[in-house]
Amino acid sequence: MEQAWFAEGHDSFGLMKQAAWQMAQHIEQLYEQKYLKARASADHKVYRRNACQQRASIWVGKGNNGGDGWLIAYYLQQAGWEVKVIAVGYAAEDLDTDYQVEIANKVDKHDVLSDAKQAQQIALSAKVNYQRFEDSGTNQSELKGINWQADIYIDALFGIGLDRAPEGVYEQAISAFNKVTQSNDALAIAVDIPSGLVASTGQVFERIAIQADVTLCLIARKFGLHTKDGMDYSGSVIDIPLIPTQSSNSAATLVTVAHALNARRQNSYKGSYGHVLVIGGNRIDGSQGMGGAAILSANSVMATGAGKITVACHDAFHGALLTSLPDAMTIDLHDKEGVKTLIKDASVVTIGMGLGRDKKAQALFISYVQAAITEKKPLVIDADGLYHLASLQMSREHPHKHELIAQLRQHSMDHQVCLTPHSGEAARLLDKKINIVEDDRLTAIKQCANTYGGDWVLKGAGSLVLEQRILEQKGSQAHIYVCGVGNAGMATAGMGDVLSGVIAGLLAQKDLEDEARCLHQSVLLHALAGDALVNDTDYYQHNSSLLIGQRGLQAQDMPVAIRHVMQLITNKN
Ligand SMILES: NC(=O)C1=CN([C@@H]2O[C@H](COP(=O)(O)OP(=O)(O)OC[C@H]3O[C@@H](n4cnc5c(N)ncnc54)[C@H](OP(=O)(O)O)[C@@H]3O)[C@@H](O)[C@H]2O)[C@H](O)CC1
Ligand SMILES: [K+]
Repeated sequence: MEQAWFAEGHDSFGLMKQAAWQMAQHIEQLYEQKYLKARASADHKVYRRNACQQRASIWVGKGNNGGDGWLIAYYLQQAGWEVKVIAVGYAAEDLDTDYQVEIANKVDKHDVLSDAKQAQQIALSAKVNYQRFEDSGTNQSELKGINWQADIYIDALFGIGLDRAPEGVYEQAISAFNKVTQSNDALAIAVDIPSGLVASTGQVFERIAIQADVTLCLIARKFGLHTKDGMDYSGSVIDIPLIPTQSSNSAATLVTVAHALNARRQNSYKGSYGHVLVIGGNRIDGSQGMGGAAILSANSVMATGAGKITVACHDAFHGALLTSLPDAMTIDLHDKEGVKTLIKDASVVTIGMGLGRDKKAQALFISYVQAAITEKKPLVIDADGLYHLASLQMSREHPHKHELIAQLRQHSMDHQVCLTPHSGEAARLLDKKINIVEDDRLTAIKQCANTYGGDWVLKGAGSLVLEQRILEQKGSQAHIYVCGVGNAGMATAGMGDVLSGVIAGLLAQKDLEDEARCLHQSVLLHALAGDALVNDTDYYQHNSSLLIGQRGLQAQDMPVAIRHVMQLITNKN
């Protein structure tokens, strides 16, 4: 987007100045929020002393992210701040003003100094204080200059140009920055993205990255702020758009707001809201079984408002299921003909939660999925269903390999097929190591869709959703969403089963608009329900009986929160 802007004839150094000036304004506001208001009420004298002594320590690298940093230092100094630039990776001569002027004069008339160099020169000409951060070996406590205590620490070491693990002096600088901000309880603000975090993937090389309280994100949200480690390092994100941007250029769309649900028609009955068939909850001979997976899934199907549900699970669990969900009808998972008849009647089939992984379970999976395809039903495939799909894909000799996967692909062209792996399951589906998937989740979800067809969720922090849009002309177009809500309390057993239930439950309700039944809406609703259980904000209009907190949140707590969020987003008419 930046390059397109420059190609239209806009000045790149002008943009850098604009970026830095706007960031300086935000920094002043953030300072006020953190220090002045709190101290003004606690101690008037402290308030006054600090109000005239704002101090910022700005850590700059040698690229344009560092250029932003030099200019921020310049603008804050202009505004009366005491500033110190910590220059990382700079040789002494890089900072020698006379020497730099000499070089600048030698530069060919047609050549221009880089933006970062110009920024540095502006700051040095304004006599901004600076200090080189030198390689100290392993003893960071001896580093000079960084002990200068500031109210705000700014990370302008690396932005989107980071392409390898920070080593040596850079690694030391990041670790020293984190230490000094944490021990001073000072505000850590990252320019564009916390240094060490990869903008396109959210990966942290070698576990070292700036731990920011706030990230001032320039031009467009970086994908890496929202998936993998991104949320753990970036703190709250403030957008500084700078230039008009086109979302059609984005790798993904960040979603945080659910599509409104229409109210139900008075003149309706249970058949108006669909019949979901849940197939799972098996008990393999000699094992304790996995009835809970199907039970949790079934409960959330009904919490989203589906009209009817049948659960095909092992008979051993029928009693437990009916105790928790008397609304359900049941059938034995192994009653092949009975289940196939029900597939005909169902509006959506969801399969895999606790289905089991042995050969018998695989045979059930193949036969039920094929029946659903023959009957042209929307399908949700989760957990052990994904396991079988991966086994078929990997197996060289299985007679159903090409058949089932090809049929599924074909089916997904005209009917909704939703597949919902976490990283481990995606790794197996792609026959890759889990860290390969984790390190580039965006690529992984695209590869899943290319291999198997259908719509996908790649679960985890910042769940990704890929939806295939069937186009008027031949073919389809994939669109990717990043779920910007949800919390770590949801990292517990059974949450995935709940999600598969939400997906099936919404798909079944044909009275809802397509936008309210699509996969990213289900993922969002599930995450918002998780947040409603831990978040005490106005948005959720509590009902404090709903609050649980992250630690101890269980999948079985979700249905009540799902209903609460559905109420919040339903149009009243
Ligand atoms: N007008 C503008 O130019 C604007 C720029 N903005 C800001 O610019 C950054 C992106 O700047 P860029 O220079 O492309 O990249 P970085 O500053 O992030 O990184 C600079 C170089 O650092 C090297 N590098 C990468 N990884 C490492 C590492 N682990 N250790 C050491 N060095 C590393 C790499 O160069 P090499 O030649 O050494 O490979 C990088 O190129 C953007 O994020 C904004 O903050 C604003 O958008 C305003 C307009
Ligand atoms: K940065």
